[in-house]
Amino acid sequence: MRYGLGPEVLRDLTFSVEPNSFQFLTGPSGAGKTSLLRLLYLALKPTRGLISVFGRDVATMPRSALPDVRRRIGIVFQDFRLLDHMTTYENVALPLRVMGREEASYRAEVVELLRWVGLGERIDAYPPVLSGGEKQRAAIARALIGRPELLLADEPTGNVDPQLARRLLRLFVELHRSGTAVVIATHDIGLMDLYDARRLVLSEGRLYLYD
Ligand SMILES: Nc1ncnc2c1ncn2[C@@H]1O[C@H](COP(=O)(O)OP(=O)(O)OP(=O)(O)O)[C@@H](O)[C@H]1O
Repeated sequence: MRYGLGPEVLRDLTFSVEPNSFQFLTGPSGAGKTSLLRLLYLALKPTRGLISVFGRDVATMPRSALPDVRRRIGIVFQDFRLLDHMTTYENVALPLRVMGREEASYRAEVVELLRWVGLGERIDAYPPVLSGGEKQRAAIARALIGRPELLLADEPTGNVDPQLARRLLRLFVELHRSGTAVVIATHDIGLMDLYDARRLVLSEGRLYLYD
C-alpha cells in the first residue's frame, strides 16, 4: 500500500483473519494500523497485492457489492464519525434501521447496549455535547449493535480511563465468544496484556505475527 507517490506504507503482508478469531493489531504510531483496517473495510484499495474479504477478491468485486460486505463488518473509527444531527440512540440504531428493521424490534436492545457502555444517561444527547470518551463508546455501540461477522476497531479505548477500557475489552471478548472475528488496533500494551490473544505487529511496513 502506498498513498499517491509516497513511500510504501505496508509491504509483503500475508495473513488471514479467521472467522470467530480475536487479535490485536499493534505497532508504533504511523506504522500503518489505520491503513490496514481501511484496506480490510474496503475503504482503500491496495496498490498491489490481493485482498479477499469473506472469500471474495476485492479487486474484482463490483461497487454494488460493497454495501452488503460492509453490513457484515462493524467498524470503530479513530475519529468516531458519529452523525451530529442524530441523538446517541439514533446513531447506534442506524445500522439496524438501514437493515430495514422496525424500531419496536430493536429499541430495547439499543438501550441495553447503551447502558452497558455507560451511556444510559446520554441516550438523547447529540454527539457535539458528548465527551471524547462518550463519543468513543457510542461509536463502539454502533459497531456492535448489528452483531457483525467481523469487528474492526481503531484505538477503541484511546479516550477512556483504564477501568472503562477493561470493561470495553470484555465487551469485545464477549462479542468474539458469540462468533465475531475481532481485530483491535491499539498502542496500549496494558490492554493487550489483559487478554491472551494473537498479536499482529506492524513495524516499518511489515507484519509480524505472534500467535
Ligand atoms: N491519506 C493519506 N495520505 C498520505 N499518507 C497517508 C494517508 N494516511 C496515512 N498516511 C501515511 O501512512 C502511514 C501509516 O499511517 P496510519 O494512519 O495507517 O498509521 P497508524 O499505525 O494507524 O498510526 P497511528 O497509530 O498514529 O494512528 C503514515 O506514514 C501516514 O503518514
